[in-house]
Amino acid sequence: MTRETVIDVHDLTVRYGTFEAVTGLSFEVRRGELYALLGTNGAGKSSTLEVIEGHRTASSGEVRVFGEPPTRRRSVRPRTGIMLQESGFAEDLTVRETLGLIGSLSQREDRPERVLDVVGLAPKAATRVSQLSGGEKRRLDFATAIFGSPELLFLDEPTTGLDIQSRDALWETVDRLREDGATIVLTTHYLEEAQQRADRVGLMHRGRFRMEGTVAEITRTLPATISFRATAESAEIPLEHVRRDDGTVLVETHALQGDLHRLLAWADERDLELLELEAGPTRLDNVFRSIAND
Ligand SMILES: Nc1ncnc2c1ncn2[C@@H]1O[C@H](COP(=O)(O)OP(=O)(O)OP(=O)(O)O)[C@@H](O)[C@H]1O
Repeated sequence: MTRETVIDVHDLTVRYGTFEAVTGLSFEVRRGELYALLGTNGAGKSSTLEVIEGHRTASSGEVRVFGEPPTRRRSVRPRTGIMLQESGFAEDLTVRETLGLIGSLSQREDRPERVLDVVGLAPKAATRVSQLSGGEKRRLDFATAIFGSPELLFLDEPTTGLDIQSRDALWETVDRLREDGATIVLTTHYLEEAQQRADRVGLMHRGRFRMEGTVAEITRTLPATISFRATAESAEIPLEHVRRDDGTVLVETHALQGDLHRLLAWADERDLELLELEAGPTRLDNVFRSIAND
């Protein structure tokens, strides 16, 4: 059974004057998915998201969110949480006041204390926004987005400026929302995060998708890699497509399991230990580099 479509983008074009920032983009996001919209700088991600979020009208094409035009804010807004790259909070409001204000605008029910606790800002509830650090402001951004546990959450570069603990905490909260069925749209330049977490990925470059699919489908377009620290013997390994790079042996292969098996058998016969051995599909950032260079 196909899950319900939450976001449906069909043949979307966004123009600024004569410049086409997004050209004929089509994709769907289904209930419960984490969809990562990735791309090079200026690829058109923000322009696309602004249309889906109802902040910009499409030059042409059709966009539906929960089956409605996103500009129909009264029905779409209460079901949608948005964490923008730059929020522009009023500097003289306190953290609690900001959350209360944004919470009431979102028309979702929640307790500010609960949300501040979730994002670790409870001790700063009475602090003015102007006195927060960059990372704390990002956490307040996140708090406003998850206020009332929305069904659909947009996360635009959510972990930029966050320390590792805050990142882990943010993803834990997102995972909990997903367990309750929330749908997530993520944009990030941290491709590792997308690789780990996205169900599907759209890779944009110059206004179009260059690839779209699951992480496995996308990373399969490039060979997998085996790498280990070079030794005198490694010149003789029985594999093709071997490169040496800065003391590391790098093997590119479309038959990862078989080649890995052969390599390990070869090392066993010689009683060699392959130090720093790593094997796996290529990383999303390599696919990204390959599309960004054309
Ligand atoms: N208001 C605007 N007027 C004119 N051109 C714009 C406007 N907003 C964006 N653009 C242009 O449209 C293109 C796409 O911009 P957009 O912000 O959607 O890209 P992006 O993928 O979000 O980029 P980044 O990763 O750098 O944030 C860019 O070339 C940008 O210069």
